[in-house]
Amino acid sequence: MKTRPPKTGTATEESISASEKFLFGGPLRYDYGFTSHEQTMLKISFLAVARQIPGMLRTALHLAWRADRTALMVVALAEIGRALAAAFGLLATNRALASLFASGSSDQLLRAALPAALAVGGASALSALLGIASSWAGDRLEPKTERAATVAFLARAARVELASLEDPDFSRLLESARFGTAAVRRLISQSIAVLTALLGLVAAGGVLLTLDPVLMPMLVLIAAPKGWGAVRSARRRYGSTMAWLQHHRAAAILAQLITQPHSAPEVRVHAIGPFILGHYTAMAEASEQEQNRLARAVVGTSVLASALSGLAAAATFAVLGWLVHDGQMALAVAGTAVVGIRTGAADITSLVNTANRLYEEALFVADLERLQRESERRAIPTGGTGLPHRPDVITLDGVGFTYPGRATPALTGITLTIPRGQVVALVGDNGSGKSTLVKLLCGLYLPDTGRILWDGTDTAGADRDQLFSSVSVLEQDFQRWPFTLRANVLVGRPEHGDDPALLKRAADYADLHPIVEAQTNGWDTLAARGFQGGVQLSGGQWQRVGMARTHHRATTHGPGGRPTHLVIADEPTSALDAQSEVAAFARIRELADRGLTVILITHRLAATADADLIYVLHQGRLAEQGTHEELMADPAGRYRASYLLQAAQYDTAVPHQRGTEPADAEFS
Ligand SMILES: Nc1ncnc2c1ncn2[C@@H]1O[C@H](COP(=O)(O)OP(=O)(O)OP(=O)(O)O)[C@@H](O)[C@H]1O
Repeated sequence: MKTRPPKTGTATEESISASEKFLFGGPLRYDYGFTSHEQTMLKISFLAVARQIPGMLRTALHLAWRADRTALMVVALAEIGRALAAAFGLLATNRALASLFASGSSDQLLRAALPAALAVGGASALSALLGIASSWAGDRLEPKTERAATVAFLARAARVELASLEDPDFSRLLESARFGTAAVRRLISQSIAVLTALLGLVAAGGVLLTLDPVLMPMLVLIAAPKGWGAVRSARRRYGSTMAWLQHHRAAAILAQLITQPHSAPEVRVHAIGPFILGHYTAMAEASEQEQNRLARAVVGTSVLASALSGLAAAATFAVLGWLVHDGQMALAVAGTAVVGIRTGAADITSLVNTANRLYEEALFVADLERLQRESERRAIPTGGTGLPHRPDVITLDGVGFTYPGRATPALTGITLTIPRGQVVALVGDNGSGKSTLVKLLCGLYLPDTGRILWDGTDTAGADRDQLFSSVSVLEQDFQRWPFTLRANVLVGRPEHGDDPALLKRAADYADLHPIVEAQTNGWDTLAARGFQGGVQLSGGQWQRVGMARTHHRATTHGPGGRPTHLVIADEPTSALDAQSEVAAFARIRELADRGLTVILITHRLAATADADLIYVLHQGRLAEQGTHEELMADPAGRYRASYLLQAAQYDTAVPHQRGTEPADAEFS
């Protein structure tokens, strides 16, 4: 298994290893939002980065200002104070050196230099104290800024229309912006570092300028090679990481495949372990070679940068020596210049490094800001027309809907009525549009054509929060929250909190007590495998938890005393045993008897026989409607054909009725 290491820095087709090619057909390419930034740092010059520093600092300032103004002010004042202390320290150094290099006895010279020396010590002590204050305030600011950004991000994401979440461009942006919240925190720390270096540089440069204008170019001359070396090495490291990122991911996948339970049987029985291990080793060796190459290159750059900087320093000191010798510069000024040039050069190197990192973080923060703008544009509107609490009838009038990016509509021209207090069954083949129809009823999507009316009020312009509050949904693949059993039921109406009476009522309804009592921790059992003390419930047990949750919502009032009007049960019994299923359908009927309107989606037509009204969908259109008896009376009907087919599977007494079923009757 020979592997060829990539040449360097760039991810090209030739740079992949033989193992990657064989196992994955090339480098693994993830298509997440954040991958769009992976090459950006390599394509942009440092000057372009530098030009964006003011904008990046402005963003950081804005975020920090909103999170904690006091902490921000402390950081800003402390950093300005540190720069002033540094400048003052340099000037005091100059004064001390001037006193030392004057004529007189050592005693006199030392005494004369003492105040300035004390000032140097005072400046450096003040700088240290301000440094502590700045880092304390920075530590306070960073988590606050991250929290503020995360909360704003999550609040906006939770209000976005469902259709937007299914838009691939928006979900890529969402994925990328998720990294932006942590990047916000780093943006703050990098901004403080940039600010520190910038102010330090201004202080050192300012003092050098006042001492002698010729010192400024000298500072630049010494710092430039170091800065160049820092940028070059950072970019090399970055390029190498990016070029090898897919390789690392591939190796991580291999390591995971060897250890995860799912692949364990084949790994053992088919002896795939040594095969994967061989490829893993080959890929790890290739990666090591790259790391060695990178280390050599970085050392090479550092040596060159240090040599050039050393030469520049030697030249600078020679010039300083000549100026002193020629009487054009006082010895004390030359001494201060050496100190100032050294601190200034360190500030330039640090500025270059931190500016690079700041830019990287800013890319993700920019995504976060873009997401915020997009989320606002795509948000579910607040407010709107009021909806009646319990409408006598919900009417769908020519409703059509096409999912974003789909060529064919999921629903076309649906016109039907849903009277209050009835069980209305929706039946039809897989993909005929039943779940889409209930999503429109809940207000998760808005119809592209036609209207949905609650006693004449169009839900398109209605207050969507009122609509949501009036609906209780038990979806086919309802959410199995990784919470306790108690929370899994009460989350049906979170605003009612932890009410034991309501919990008991919901559990009674769904016959959940035997399941809860069988758990060691009862209601406090964590329904999530993989967590300590967490349990895995069976599909049927979960379905009862879901029914209890739905009942809790259906029988409690929402904000403003709004009652639940519509209960939607989408395949609510698919995982229940026969006995539980019969009981569950009886309980669903009970809800309608209490005045709630129930929409029941099921493929089990024995259950729909009991519904007050049945709508049959076919390829997104309403194909048949009526009561069970009416539909069974149509000899060519789809419903009748499917019902008889299902009945025949259970009851041999029902003969197969040749020629009465349509050829493509599928929803059995
Ligand atoms: N989120 C989605 N994005 C794009 N297309 C979708 C989406 N959900 C459903 N569809 C498509 O819309 C059509 C109707 O699907 P829907 O889920 O409403 O059918 P259904 O009658 O509920 O099916 P089933 O009985 O299998 O649950 C199908 O062609 C399906 O592929």
